[in-house]
Amino acid sequence: MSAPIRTTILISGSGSNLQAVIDAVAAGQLNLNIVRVLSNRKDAFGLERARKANIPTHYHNLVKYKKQHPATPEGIQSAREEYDAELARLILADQPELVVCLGFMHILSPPFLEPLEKANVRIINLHPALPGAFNGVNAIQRAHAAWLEGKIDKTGVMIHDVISEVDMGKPVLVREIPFQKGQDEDLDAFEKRVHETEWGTVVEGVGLVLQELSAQKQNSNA
Ligand SMILES: Nc1nc2c(c(=O)[nH]1)N[C@@H](CN(C=O)c1ccc(C(=O)N[C@@H](CCC(=O)O)C(=O)O)cc1)CN2
Ligand SMILES: NCC(=O)N[C@@H]1O[C@H](COP(=O)([O-])[O-])[C@@H](O)[C@H]1O
Repeated sequence: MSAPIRTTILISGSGSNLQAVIDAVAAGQLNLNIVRVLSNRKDAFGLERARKANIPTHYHNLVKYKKQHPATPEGIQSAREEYDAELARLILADQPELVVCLGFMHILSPPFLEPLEKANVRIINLHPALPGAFNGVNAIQRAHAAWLEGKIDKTGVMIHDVISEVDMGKPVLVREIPFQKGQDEDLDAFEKRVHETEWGTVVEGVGLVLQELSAQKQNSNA
């Protein structure tokens, strides 16, 4: 088996998808080494999950940067760009080959994306919607509302490459989730179904990317 792919995981919340990856690695299903879990929220339970798995963690706080700039659109933009540039430096210091966003609730700007592209680091994201359907936040809730209005009969989850345009990167893996005809599925029940789909999709999708990266490494060594 080739050397495990060095991987950094970005989170903001509970970390149930992070846990799915941690468990898959422990079960020998994913040939990766999580070098760090990084959160933009100090209270993210996913940080506790990482600590329990003896994975290095870091909390990167945007507020510190916002306080150094005026609360104007220009000041906020500058704060975000400085935050993103430092985030890139923090991540690159671990020399990852792959960055996986698992509920990372921060839009990444070119000061982050460009240094990682230059370092040939792949960035992927888990998003609880179909390509181009409900980009951004609250996608699960928005899909459920659209179903109640009779606008859609299915949604889904996907793993996709991260580009500057949010949730518009090339899909790596898409899993459709049909709404149950004639059923009155409330939001809580639907969210549970989506999350259960995510846990399997994230392991399968990351596995596909690991295969691509390993093949690229073999070709470059040939
Ligand atoms: N440039 C990109 N950045 C990110 C992507 C992406 O595809 N391109 N994916 C996201 C994850 N994501 C959806 O999957 C997402 C996360 C957060 C937001 C957003 O609007 N964030 C707000 C803050 C919202 C909050 O704090 O609750 C913001 O950053 O101002 C949209 C989409 C990871 N980043
Ligand atoms: N736009 C990004 C987005 O909405 N991501 C979503 O955040 C949740 C994280 O859950 P977790 O912290 O339990 O893994 C997941 O549902 C993921 O799809």
